[in-house]
Amino acid sequence: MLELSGIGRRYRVGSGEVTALADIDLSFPAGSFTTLVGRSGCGKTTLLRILAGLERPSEGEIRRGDDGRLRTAVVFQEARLMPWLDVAANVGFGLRGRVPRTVAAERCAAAIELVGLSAFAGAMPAQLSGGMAQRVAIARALVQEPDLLLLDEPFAALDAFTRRTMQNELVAIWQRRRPTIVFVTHDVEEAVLLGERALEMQGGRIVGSEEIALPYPRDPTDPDVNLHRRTILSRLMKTPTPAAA
Ligand SMILES: Nc1ncnc2c1ncn2[C@@H]1O[C@H](COP(=O)(O)OP(=O)(O)OP(=O)(O)O)[C@@H](O)[C@H]1O
Repeated sequence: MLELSGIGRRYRVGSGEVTALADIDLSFPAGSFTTLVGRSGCGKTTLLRILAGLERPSEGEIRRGDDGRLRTAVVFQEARLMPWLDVAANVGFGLRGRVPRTVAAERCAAAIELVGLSAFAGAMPAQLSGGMAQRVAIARALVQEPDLLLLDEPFAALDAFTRRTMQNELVAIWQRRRPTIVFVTHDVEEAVLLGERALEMQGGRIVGSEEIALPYPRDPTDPDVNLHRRTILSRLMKTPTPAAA
């Protein structure tokens, strides 16, 4: 449903050039959950932005769905809520003028319920904790009923307890709605807990792919989780960083 072939992305920086991505060939089957893991600066966000259609590659081709259209929603590290609107209005903002008001209200209520915030639909962003704000951001993405849900380190700023809860909630939402998910993280454990497949990135390239066929919800203390974590980590630590062009 989503295919990349020969994707590269270069940026002009001063008089030189930075290669953010090179030789990316990937396919993401409909309904799959893929994590993208690698250290800071390896190109994860650039790849996600290309998948989202927010950025054009310097070379290569991207196929987004059979008709070239794929309903896509993105969740960033910060919730980016509008402080002057309450939770329900933030969630429904993108539907304004696109669907009838009653349909929008129903979809908003369902998305807010899915992230467990029904009691806070009338709350203002300043009244929410970081985890709650991030739940609103996820509801705002889900209300679009996306075929493709892209998440860029959405839980990185949360404490460990909230992060675990949110990870489990995301998996439960995925199992109910089955969007195709691509989830960026620099945390190898998180990549293993969430993904059916973890793609390892380094220096703008995919340097490994780990299939993780463990049942959900996954337990970080499960020895099989640890085994996958160690396999990915050892590959990422061993692979020399390809030189940027
Ligand atoms: N707009 C830009 N202009 C110039 N260089 C850029 C731009 N965007 C990204 N880069 C460069 O491309 C490389 C990959 O950046 P990217 O943000 O994709 O990495 P990342 O893996 O998401 O990092 P992090 O985990 O820190 O967010 C980096 O060397 C970065 O400096």
